[in-house]
Amino acid sequence: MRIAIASDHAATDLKAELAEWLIDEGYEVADLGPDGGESVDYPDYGYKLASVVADGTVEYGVALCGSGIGISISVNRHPAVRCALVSEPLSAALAREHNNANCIAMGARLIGIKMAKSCVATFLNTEFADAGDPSGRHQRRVAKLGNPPTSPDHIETHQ
Ligand SMILES: O=C(CO)[C@H](O)[C@H](O)[C@H](O)COP(=O)(O)O
Repeated sequence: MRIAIASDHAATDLKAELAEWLIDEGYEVADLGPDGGESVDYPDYGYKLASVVADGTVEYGVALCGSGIGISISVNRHPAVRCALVSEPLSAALAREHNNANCIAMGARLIGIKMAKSCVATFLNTEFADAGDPSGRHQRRVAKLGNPPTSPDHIETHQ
């Protein structure tokens, strides 16, 4: 499975550790940078990551910055990418099960390598729950994420 990983300057060490670990785990990893420790802007790397997830070059993306907030916001600007900012494994699992997230974001200044690995491993090993969901509710909601309404008054209810 192909994974892309990107960060800003605040998360280059975590990025390097996660990339090395993912390769050891058998994944094909594209490290989109940055390589050095100079200050960069998270949207540049977030947009780069979103584009390779959206065009299918990789199956999943890992996005890192100091808090995970800035890069997750930028990745989520792409309508085909669903990036979940997480700090523990249950959220990582739910991001796949309910949201079919194709990108995970974490904050290098907030969590350590052990927790980051646990979140990524859980994320990569959890399936979207659509097949086991006869109501189709998860698929319906995920489809709406890629197709925002033109009117904010469009509200549906379901039994
Ligand atoms: O987006 C963020 C905050 O919401 C990230 O934590 C960034 O990595 C952070 O803003 C970078 O801050 P710095 O002072 O430029 O290192």
